[in-house]
Amino acid sequence: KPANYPPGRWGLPLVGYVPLPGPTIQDHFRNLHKKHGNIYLWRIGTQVMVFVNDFRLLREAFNRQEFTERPDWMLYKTNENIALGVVSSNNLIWHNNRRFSLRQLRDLGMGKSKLVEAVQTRAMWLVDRFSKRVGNGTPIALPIKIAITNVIWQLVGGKQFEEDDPKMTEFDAIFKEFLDSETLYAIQDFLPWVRYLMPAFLFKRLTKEHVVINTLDRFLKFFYEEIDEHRATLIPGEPRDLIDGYLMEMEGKKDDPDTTFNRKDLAFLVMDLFLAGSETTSSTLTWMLYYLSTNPHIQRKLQVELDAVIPEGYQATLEDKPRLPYCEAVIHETLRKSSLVATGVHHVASRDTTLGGYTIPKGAVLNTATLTIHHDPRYWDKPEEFMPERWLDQDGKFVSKKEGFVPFGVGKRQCLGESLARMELLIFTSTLLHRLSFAPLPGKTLDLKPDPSNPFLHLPVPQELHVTVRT
Ligand code: HEM
Repeated sequence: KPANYPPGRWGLPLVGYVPLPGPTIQDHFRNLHKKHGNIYLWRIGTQVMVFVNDFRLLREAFNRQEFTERPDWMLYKTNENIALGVVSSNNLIWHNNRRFSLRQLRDLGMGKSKLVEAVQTRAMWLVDRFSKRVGNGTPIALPIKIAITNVIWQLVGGKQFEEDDPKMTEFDAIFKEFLDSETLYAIQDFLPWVRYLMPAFLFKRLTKEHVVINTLDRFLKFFYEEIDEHRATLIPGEPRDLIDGYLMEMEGKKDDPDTTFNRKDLAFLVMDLFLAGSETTSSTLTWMLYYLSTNPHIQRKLQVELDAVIPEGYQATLEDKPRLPYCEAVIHETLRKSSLVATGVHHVASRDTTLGGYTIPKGAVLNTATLTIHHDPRYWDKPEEFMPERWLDQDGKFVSKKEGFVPFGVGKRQCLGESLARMELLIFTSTLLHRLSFAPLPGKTLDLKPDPSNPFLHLPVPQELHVTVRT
């Protein structure tokens, strides 16, 4: 390992450091953090992965231009020459799409907008859906996912789908296939030399290229249909949703030779919003119901607050937020404890530079050690405990703690859907807990460990809860 690189695991040329079977990836992260502190590296295949475990160092890095880009990986480009959309793109495409999407979210999600209404409607739909199975075990994760996916449909396409609509079922199936096929696809980024050991067709089969391309095509077809339908019915100057907004932007810039706005990029942007905005928000809500089920006293305290603030038959809106400090505390504690995006989203060093006194070579990939930071006793008292009280001051007022809290990332690439996610979490949490109570099934213990199949996303294991209607 070259001198002055961060400490850590360098391993062998081409393969990097391959861990022995046994400990989980989380055990590895914990041990590396213990041994090396704020910053360490782990070479995986040919990629130098740097993990940042310190809040200030992370904030400093991700506010710097040279750590703003995503890696030039096939995983991000998915068979395009250049990454489109917003999650994976860089430079002008990223800049334009990020600015455009933030503006859309602001304009479409304010006050008594259709988006807020859609969230309220979907929250009531969930109450109804969960109430029907009272007394039996109620599966939690899937209905939440359907509700949240519909919120994104409202944002991008101005519509919502019923649960049994074949389009919704197909969409969900493509979504799952796409996510499942990505791990093997990443071989070409981490072990690129493997392609020289076998015929091209075998390599493509190994990396599941055909599956990725096929699911991507089906996904894009879905969005192209939507885009073309919008195009045919668009009334200039009266955007109904994000797709309309983009089409207007595209039309306005059509004579600009440098424009980045085009139909294909829009399809990728829409796909990004679904990929980034549905699993994240729905899994956070699922985690919350698990935590509240295993902590009935916290659930009760939340319900006492909701009963005092929200009149019967009403739903909370963003204006009620200052009067719901405990609800806010439960949401923040869920975001901390679950640490859903456990190692963040990759940022690449676009030039040789330094961080925390170490050399960071061009091409090294920085990872946010969200899980480690969220459980670091430097920032959190009794980090293993689910303790909403840590977010309240002596007068019971909500205190927004920034140091050591990174569920949405930090810096120039910070989650652009954060305001939407926060609005959804407030309305869904308050509506659900105002009307329903949740508990583990009688005689059963909830599994609060993340699904082991994906070490980088802390997803809740789908389980049933016992739901009762509050009277
Ligand atoms: C609880 C819910 C959510 C969590 C925990 C979450 C978390 C994150 C994180 C950790 C990142 C990476 C930041 C980085 O690169 O350092 C991110 C990026 C992003 N998120 Fe979210 N997110 C959530 C909800 C949403 C929603 C609702 C949307 C939109 C509908 C969304 C859209 C995005 C996009 C587009 C990016 C990429 C931003 C960029 O590259 O500039 N997210 N999110």
